[in-house]
Amino acid sequence: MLVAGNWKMNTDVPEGRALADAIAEGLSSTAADRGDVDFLVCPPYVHLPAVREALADVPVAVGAQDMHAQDEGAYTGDVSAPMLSSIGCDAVILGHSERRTYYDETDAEVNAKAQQARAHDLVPIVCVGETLEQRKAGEADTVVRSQVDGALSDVSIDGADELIVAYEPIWAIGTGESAAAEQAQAMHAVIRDDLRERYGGDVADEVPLLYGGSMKPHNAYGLLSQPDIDGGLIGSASLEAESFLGIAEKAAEVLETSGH
Ligand SMILES: O=C[C@H](O)COP(=O)(O)O
Repeated sequence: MLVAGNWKMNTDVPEGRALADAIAEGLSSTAADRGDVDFLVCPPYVHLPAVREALADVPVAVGAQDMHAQDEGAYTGDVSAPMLSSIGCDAVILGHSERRTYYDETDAEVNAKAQQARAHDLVPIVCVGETLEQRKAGEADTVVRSQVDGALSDVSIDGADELIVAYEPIWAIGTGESAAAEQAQAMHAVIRDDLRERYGGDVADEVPLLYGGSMKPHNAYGLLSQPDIDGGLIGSASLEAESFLGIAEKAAEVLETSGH
């Protein structure tokens, strides 16, 4: 079970450091630290060294929110995989719908970045998800499958800990309206099937599939207790230590009660 926070473009560096300190403190003093729940936070680039330092003594991995597909070069404003690796980054979010929407990122670009992430020992967190129009038109499964296929073509992994996929229905992101647990589970099952075809059951069954889209402490238990939902990629609720750790508490409860 993985509880991951995507801070997006929020907090300045001192605020980000304070949030990381609060997460570290909360983890060492509450029952959220129950061993079987893994944690990851993805702050803005400029926060990464400070956040890494703040979380050095607690088991929280650190990821970036995007990266360039090339090692280096004349790409003003971009950040590369070697740069992220050099500061101890563990993972990188790729193909978030906000990047697909605002920067026209394509599946081919997400694919190039995913290959680059693997080449530099970063775990790609590949985001997929349909629009409301696509869902209403009955195209959600096809759209998501094609995003998964496009992003992961020629991306080889040796084990399930080298890839994360996040299903984030666009209509649920930042709207306060999460997908119903069964609706999210149905799509996670589609993604799992796709991964089985690609990587075989032994690996695919263990690849963490995260749900993202208005996950909060009050709806986390229902979502996380679904068999193919292995955690959350949490946006706004990850900006407060209390709600982020509140979701982790629910994840721990699911593990205790259902043996997910
Ligand atoms: O990456 C995270 C998602 O976009 C979810 O954001 P949200 O929890 O604010 O809806």
